[in-house]
Amino acid sequence: MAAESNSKSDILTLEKVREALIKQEDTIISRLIQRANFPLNSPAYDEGKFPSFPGSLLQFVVKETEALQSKVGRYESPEEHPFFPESLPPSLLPLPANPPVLHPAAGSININEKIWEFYFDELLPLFAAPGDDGSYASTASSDLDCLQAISRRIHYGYYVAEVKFKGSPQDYEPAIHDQDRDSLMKLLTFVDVEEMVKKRVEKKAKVFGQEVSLVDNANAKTDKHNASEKYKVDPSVVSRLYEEWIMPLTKLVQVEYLLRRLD
Ligand SMILES: C=C(O[C@@H]1C=C(C(=O)O)C=C[C@H]1O)C(=O)O
Repeated sequence: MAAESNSKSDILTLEKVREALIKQEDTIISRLIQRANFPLNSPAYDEGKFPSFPGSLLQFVVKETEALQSKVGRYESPEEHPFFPESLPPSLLPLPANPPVLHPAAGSININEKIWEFYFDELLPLFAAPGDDGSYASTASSDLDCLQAISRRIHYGYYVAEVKFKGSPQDYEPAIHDQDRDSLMKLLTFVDVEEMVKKRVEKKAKVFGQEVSLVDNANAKTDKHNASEKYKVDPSVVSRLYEEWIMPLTKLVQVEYLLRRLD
């Protein structure tokens, strides 16, 4: 899971980190497509709807899944954070022997609350159709898959920040000493890279999310009559996900990490 963060520490480069982020786009988009197979299924999110669970069915699935994954070491990777960190069981595996790549500050930066909020309050209604087909367990597992992929991508900002810092410490150190968030944000922002990311994820959403038909002109027909419904997840929603949430929050993680980088 954290292949990028162990034995490769000495060859961690911005190029490699960006490559990892590009691969994660595939995971995120595939999981959104998977979630879009189900309608909204709002009873999965209602607290008290099923008296056998203390909160909502979704919370139950997330907590129980995270407990199991914690036992098998998921949260030993710095970029993996639980959504319910309270009273998680410890890992049953031996700790990795590789030297850490990141400053220990990474361990204290978890912005999953923000991720949970935008995912359920803003993103989900943009790509899940209204309705209820009763498949709440699959829906909740699929939500967790999306949340984990998005969270990992955003917290991967630690590595981005680390390589940027190592690449030009003389630029970052004064801003870190002054605890100057705005300067750090300017230093680590690459507008042209962000534009490319938005375009690429939109294109991937078109490629991954097209209906595959054995009839050659099936897509051409839908093209004319139903352009916005031709893809499994609206590509403009994926681009918006990156523009409004994923990239700003990745940069927030980078700033938070850099602020503590010299502690
Ligand atoms: C991740 C990077 O840092 C910033 C954040 C980006 C992102 O989240 O995709 C893209 C460009 C930068 O503004 C990067 O430079 O690659």
